[in-house]
Amino acid sequence: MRIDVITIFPEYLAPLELSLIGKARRDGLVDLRIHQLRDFTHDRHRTVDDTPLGGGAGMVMKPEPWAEAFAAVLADGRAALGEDASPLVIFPNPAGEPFAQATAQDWSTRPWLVFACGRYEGIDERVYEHLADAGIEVALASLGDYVLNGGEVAVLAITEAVVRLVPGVVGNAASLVEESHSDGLLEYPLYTRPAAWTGPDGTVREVPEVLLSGNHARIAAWRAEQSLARTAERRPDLISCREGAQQHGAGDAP
Ligand SMILES: OB(O)c1ccc2cc[nH]c2c1
Repeated sequence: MRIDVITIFPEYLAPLELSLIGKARRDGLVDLRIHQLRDFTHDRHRTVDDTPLGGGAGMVMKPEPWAEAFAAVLADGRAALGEDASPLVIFPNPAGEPFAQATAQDWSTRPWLVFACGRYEGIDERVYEHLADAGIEVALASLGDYVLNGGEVAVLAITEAVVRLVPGVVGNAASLVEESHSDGLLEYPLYTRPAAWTGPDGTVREVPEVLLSGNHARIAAWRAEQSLARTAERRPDLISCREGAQQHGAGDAP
């Protein structure tokens, strides 16, 4: 998988050199490249923004640097992946589609992702139009109903959620199967040794007996029950989504 990130704050993406994502890059599972948007300007101040036409607070990102940056990134990517290669261009944006595990699953199968990090009040609308008119697939993604100061933090989160699903990145692929949201539900409660823990306050807390039974069928049933109960309590919306999908045969032909 190739990932390009266009930003005015490359240093914000430094955490992508660490841990599993960093190892995936070193192992050649992910080719991740960061591009400084200001490198695609031509004035002394390397200007990427201007005042909003029609008035209003703040500044808007100019279309010219973005168009030049996309042209360079697309050319570089096609030189590496083939002239027919075409990326999914993702704009983190509070007005975007909610990013969810199903989205991460989908995007983890794509050969090429390009992230465009907005700043200020946002990016000139004509940049989105320019990409769409060029036949480039564009997605606007939101982490949730709150606003950050730019797209970089969202790119860190989305990249981690996506890249960890790329085969070979996580050592034990089985650990991806029973985690929250992998089956549309929240994960069951986890326990490890000691089976009886005496806390700092002197309270002894024991692990549920079923987990020490060695009866794998009972353990699986308990975990399924706990997962459903925890989801119903904390995220009832996920239950109704799941029931809707099951009623309509999720995955069947439309
Ligand atoms: O909350 B966000 O994901 C986000 C994304 C991009 C921009 C650009 C300016 N503010 C932003 C916020």
